[in-house]
Amino acid sequence: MSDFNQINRRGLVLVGCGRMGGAMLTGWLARGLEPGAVTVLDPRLAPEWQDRGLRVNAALPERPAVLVLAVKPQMMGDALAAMPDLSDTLVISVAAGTTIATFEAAFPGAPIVRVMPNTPAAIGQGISAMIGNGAATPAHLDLTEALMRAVGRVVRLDREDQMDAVTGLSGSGPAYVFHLIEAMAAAGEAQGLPAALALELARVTVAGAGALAVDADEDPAVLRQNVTSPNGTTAAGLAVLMDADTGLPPLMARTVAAATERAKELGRELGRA
Ligand SMILES: NC(=O)c1ccc[n+]([C@@H]2O[C@H](COP(=O)([O-])OP(=O)(O)OC[C@H]3O[C@@H](n4cnc5c(N)ncnc54)[C@H](O)[C@@H]3O)[C@@H](O)[C@H]2O)c1
Ligand code: PRO
Repeated sequence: MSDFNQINRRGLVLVGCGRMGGAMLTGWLARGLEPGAVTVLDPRLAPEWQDRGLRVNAALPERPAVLVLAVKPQMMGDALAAMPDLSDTLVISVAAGTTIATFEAAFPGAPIVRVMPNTPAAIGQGISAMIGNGAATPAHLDLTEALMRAVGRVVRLDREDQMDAVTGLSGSGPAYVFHLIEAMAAAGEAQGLPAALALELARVTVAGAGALAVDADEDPAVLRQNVTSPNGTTAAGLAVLMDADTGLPPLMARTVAAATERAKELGRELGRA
């Protein structure tokens, strides 16, 4: 893939190859990034990444095209302290809460792009939101987008402060959906279904409805109405779920608000560290 030509020439450094770093690396290698062009720095690298032709915990190339930071926000200080001067390298961070200003202090003058992906990236079905700093050119943004497209869709933000709400919605959102599956399965069990059957019904219903919501031309509200017969079973269920005071809307509003607030707090805590 031509997008990766300059990376294959100059190299990519991945700092942190856990769940998210590993998901991205899987996508990049599948899209034509050469293993020998990748330097992975991770003191606890999973065995699956050994013997894959990657440069593991090796010296950094002199002028890598891209540095991707995928350590936990709390480990970012240590990771940044170990980095050499990389002013000519595109720096991409996927860490929650860690602001562009933090990376600008570590890499003065460097192009920096902050990205928030999510875990369906592990199967190429993530969604990433991205925003660059003043030094990030359209070419840097396009290269970041090409890298993140390897693990799903990409949207661009207008302002960095939108990143906190993105983290609260799509970054954390897969966990909300997993819990929806758990809650639906438990509710089916409470109505007399065997546990395994209830879980299978809940899991595939959520997956199928999600796929339909992405593929269909109609809004989710229309898809919902299509399932709902007047005075039928779905209407009876939705009357509970959509209650303005006790239903899902106020609960989801509080859920996303709490996660967004935590993202803001993380930014403040890490900014002070
Ligand atoms: N998992 C998610 O849902 C998700 C979603 C969006 C963004 N993120 C962000 O991705 C980042 C990584 O999260 P994760 O879930 O992959 O965590 P993880 O714990 O699975 O992976 C982090 C990796 O970093 C390594 N590491 C720790 N200190 C290091 C250091 N100093 N140098 C190099 N490597 C080091 C660890 O050994 C580990 O393999 C976080 O900043 C998180 O905010 C995660
Ligand atoms: N997981 C990370 C967290 O829980 C960031 C988004 C999803 O902090």
